[in-house]
Amino acid sequence: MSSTVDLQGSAQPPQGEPVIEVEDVRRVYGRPRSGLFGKAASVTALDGVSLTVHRGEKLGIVGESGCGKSTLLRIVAGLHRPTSGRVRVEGREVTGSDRDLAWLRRRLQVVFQDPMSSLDPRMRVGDIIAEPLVGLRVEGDHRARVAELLEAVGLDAEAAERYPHMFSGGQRQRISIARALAPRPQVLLADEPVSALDVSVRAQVLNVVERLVADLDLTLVFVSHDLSVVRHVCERVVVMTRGRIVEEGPTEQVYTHPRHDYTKALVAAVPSVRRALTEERGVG
Ligand SMILES: Nc1ncnc2c1ncn2[C@@H]1O[C@H](COP(=O)(O)OP(=O)(O)OP(=O)(O)O)[C@@H](O)[C@H]1O
Repeated sequence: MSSTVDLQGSAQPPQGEPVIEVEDVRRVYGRPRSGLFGKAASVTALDGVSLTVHRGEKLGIVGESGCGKSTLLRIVAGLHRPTSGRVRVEGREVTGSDRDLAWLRRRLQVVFQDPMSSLDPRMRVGDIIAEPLVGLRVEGDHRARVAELLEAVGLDAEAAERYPHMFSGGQRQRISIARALAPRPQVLLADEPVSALDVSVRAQVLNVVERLVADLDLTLVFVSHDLSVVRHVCERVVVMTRGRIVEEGPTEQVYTHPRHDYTKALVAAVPSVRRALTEERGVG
């Protein structure tokens, strides 16, 4: 899917060249046998997913838990291999080889849901943020870069000397964002980046993401089960269920005029989104 379709059916190709191209990707996970004579079950997490993300786009991926959102993101990031199908980033195939991953990490970084488990508790924050710079052998003054990144995410420079457990959940996610941005990627993948946070700090962290994506002109892919968060951040959305994309388009259009029954149910199930749409657009 390389273009969006509006309500009247006229194609509106997103601006910018393709940065991520996902082509008919399937991913089947094996499950161990249940008992000695039980059958080995398998789960089809992705069942023929195709998707193009264009330079500078902010794309949301929504769907219920287990629909395959994280698997798709991890395959794009080279962390999982597809069972079949292909992924290209800036025209180069993501193969999972060490050489390709080093190339990919300079261009594309991931922020995960749980900042506690993704930050090494034994490392100082400054070393955590500098880790990708060291790993990718990025030249330059790493200390200065760390200070710049801490400021960019709204943390004091002294944070570099402290450890992750000394920070709140929201601050830890700011640290994760700083680390992801350290090697100056052009693409940021975010997997439920605020879902593990207290409601009171979600908006602040989302604002940090939005501001940095705008300032640095990043391409953003934002996975969330929370439709209102995606509405806030992303101009285009794809809707997934059971390992497939069933609908895509500009976020406002998909939310106000969902075409697929699954999207209709998804939108109807979120009172805050339904209320906002009703008030703003007179859509019931
Ligand atoms: N490592 C794994 N081994 C076996 N099955 C897996 C594995 N990872 C995911 N799955 C299964 O694949 C399906 C898709 O999972 P995935 O995590 O991609 O969905 P999701 O939409 O991101 O859900 P959630 O938001 O709950 O993480 C689910 O049925 C899940 O149980």
